[in-house]
Amino acid sequence: MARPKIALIGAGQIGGTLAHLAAVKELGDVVLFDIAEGAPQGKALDIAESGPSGKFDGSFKGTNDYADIAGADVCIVTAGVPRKPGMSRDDLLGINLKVMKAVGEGIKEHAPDAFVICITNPLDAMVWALREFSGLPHNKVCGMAGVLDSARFRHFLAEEFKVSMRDVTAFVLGGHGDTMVPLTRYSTVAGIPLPDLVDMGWTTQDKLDAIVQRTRDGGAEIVGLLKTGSAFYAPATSAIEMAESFLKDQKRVLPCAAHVDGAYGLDGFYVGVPTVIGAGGVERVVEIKMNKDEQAMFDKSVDAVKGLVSACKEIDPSLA
Ligand SMILES: NC(=O)c1ccc[n+]([C@@H]2O[C@H](COP(=O)([O-])OP(=O)(O)OC[C@H]3O[C@@H](n4cnc5c(N)ncnc54)[C@H](O)[C@@H]3O)[C@@H](O)[C@H]2O)c1
Ligand SMILES: O=C(O)C[C@H](O)C(=O)O
Repeated sequence: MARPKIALIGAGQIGGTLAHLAAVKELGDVVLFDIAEGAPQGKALDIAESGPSGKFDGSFKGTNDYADIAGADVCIVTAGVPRKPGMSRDDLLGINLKVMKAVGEGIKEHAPDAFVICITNPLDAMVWALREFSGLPHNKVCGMAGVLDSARFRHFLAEEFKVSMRDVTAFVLGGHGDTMVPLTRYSTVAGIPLPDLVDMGWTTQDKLDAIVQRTRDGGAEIVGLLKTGSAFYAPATSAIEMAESFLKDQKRVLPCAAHVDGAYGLDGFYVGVPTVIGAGGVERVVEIKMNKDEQAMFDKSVDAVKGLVSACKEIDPSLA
């Protein structure tokens, strides 16, 4: 049976890391596309040359021609610009919207059957725009953010509790911005919800609140340290988790920016929610019960994303 084809649109920091992870995990043949000449070709060749020592096989091609993504099973989109210290993700909207138009049209023409995972920021508005420009079915286009934000939350919690990260679960929902919603009641250590762990004396409410805020600021913390770009190891690992669930029909329950139509009182809108990802793409949106405070935080986050989508429509009237 032929190996799956994985097209990576954008061969920068995340694109290169995605290619390496896909190679090491032998998820399929990789095509790295970028408008920059030489970068995708150089990274693809470098990864191919690591195969003998890394003990993996596969085909790795770098390209500046969309025709090379033809027939891709998965497209992961990182094309665009990352933020610098002092900027918010939302400051990238105008420049990255133009990139989404070019990428959406490229995918529409050459890989219309692919499962598309958008990573470019500001994430929720960009995945919405990418879906509009590509015209692909909504269940085949989603965004990566919740897996990353939840992984950050899990890491901070594991450090606080001095337990394995594997035994910590977490759900961070809403938009991938300052208003994201880390849900403490739905986050656990070995099945024990965080509020119970506070009652058990494992931590204090103040410490938990600080961890929630550090999670919300997780992207900015890395930007402040790197100074020249944003996080790429954890974002790439998160998107690969989603791609693997699709390619292997694992039906993982993962938070991602999905098209929500009916659930959560939303009427056809992209925002971070728990989903089931399998061979059908986003196969299900999982609607969890929220209490009044959680709902208020989620609504605020949805409103922030709505503002960004309106800004996209103003910049590009073809989206209105
Ligand atoms: N969703 C998330 O959780 C998350 C996490 C980290 C980063 N990001 C976002 O991902 C994006 C990429 O981050 P990065 O660190 O890989 O940036 P990067 O600058 O290293 O790479 C971006 C690449 O996109 C390419 N590019 C620009 N315009 C293009 C076009 N029209 N077509 C194809 N390629 C094009 C550039 O040449 C560059 O190689 C940024 O917008 C960043 O904010 C999102
Ligand atoms: O923070 C950023 O700008 C990149 C990304 O959204 C992240 O959360 O790491």
